[in-house]
Amino acid sequence: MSYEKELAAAKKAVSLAARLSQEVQKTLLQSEVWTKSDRSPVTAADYGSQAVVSLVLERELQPEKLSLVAEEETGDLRKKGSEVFLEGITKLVKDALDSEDSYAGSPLSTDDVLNAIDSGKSEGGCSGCHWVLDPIDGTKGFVRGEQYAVGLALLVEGKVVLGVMACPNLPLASAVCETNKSSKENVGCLFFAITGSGTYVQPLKGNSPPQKVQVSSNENLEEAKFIESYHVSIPIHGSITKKLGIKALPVRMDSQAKYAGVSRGDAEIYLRFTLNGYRECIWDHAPGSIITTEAGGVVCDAAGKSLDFSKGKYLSHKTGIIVTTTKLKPWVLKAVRESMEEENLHF
Ligand SMILES: Nc1ncnc2c1ncn2[C@@H]1O[C@H](COP(=O)(O)O)[C@@H](OP(=O)(O)O)[C@H]1O
Ligand SMILES: [Mg+2]
Ligand SMILES: [Mg+2]
Ligand SMILES: [Mg+2]
Repeated sequence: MSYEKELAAAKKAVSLAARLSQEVQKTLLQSEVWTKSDRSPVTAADYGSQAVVSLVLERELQPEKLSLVAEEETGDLRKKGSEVFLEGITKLVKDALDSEDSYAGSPLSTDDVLNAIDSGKSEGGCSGCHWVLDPIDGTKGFVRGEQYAVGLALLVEGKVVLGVMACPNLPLASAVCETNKSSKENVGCLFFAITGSGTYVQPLKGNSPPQKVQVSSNENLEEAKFIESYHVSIPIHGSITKKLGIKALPVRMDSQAKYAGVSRGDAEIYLRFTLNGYRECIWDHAPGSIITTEAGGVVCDAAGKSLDFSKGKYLSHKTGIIVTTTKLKPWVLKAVRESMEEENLHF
């Protein structure tokens, strides 16, 4: 199957959602950052992006019935006192859709927006087709004005077959050599991958054609670069990178832009061990993982096994996630095994 129709719909949805998120980030105030019941942040961009992607996929792929597994829910938006916030989100969604000629002028109510967000309640699983969406991945980075991503993937029979990811603040050149404060002119990437067809990137703005990307061919670990999450320091990462002989300091970055960075050779290794039993959600990995693997990379757990996206909303692996190149995988797995033994951690 070619998935060309699905790819076109996904690119349109993610690009419009990215446009909405950029509008919000320009003027975001701390008072507009809400806190969810798990104490994580959420903004109008998270809700608005989910509504845009849901509406665009539905319109582009009809009459197919959409199954969408997405991060955000409408519980807090339906509470008394949320009316003004919801009106604001509805305006953002309407403006984003109006910017696309084929959608311009369609009416949109607050209920339409709530229903669009609620259509992301699917549980996924091992049979049929399911879209997987993180409307704003790296909300903490988004709030700081730094890296974030809009990530969308398609699961078919439990396997990721397509991924599209917008990284509006990611430099078009390397993410690791330039700082987060790099020129606003040279940022904004749209990555996409279809199973068996490679990974491509194009600028989010303008009409430049997509270019194929490939992971790094570097085998010299002393010169390798390593990326990790921004928000929490994980001690075992230091032990693993020391064993590998990596000299450079880690690059800390929010969101699945880290997967994109490995896919185009900005860095060779992204490690994601978590603290005490945190369960990873599929939307935090499905788009990024196909973008890296189709560029020649490897995504696996600490035992070297591929990630399993077929078990519902959560990944079922027990320990860390390793993202690297095929050439470096044996060395990284060896260092991971030794560090885990030293710290008395088990697969
Ligand atoms: N303490 C924490 N702070 C931020 N994100 C956390 C977190 N614990 C888990 N996460 C998850 O990790 C994702 C961010 O990953 P990263 O660290 O690579 O930026 C978040 O996605 P969202 O920002 O979409 O909620 C969230 O699902
Ligand atoms: Mg996320
Ligand atoms: Mg998110
Ligand atoms: Mg979140």
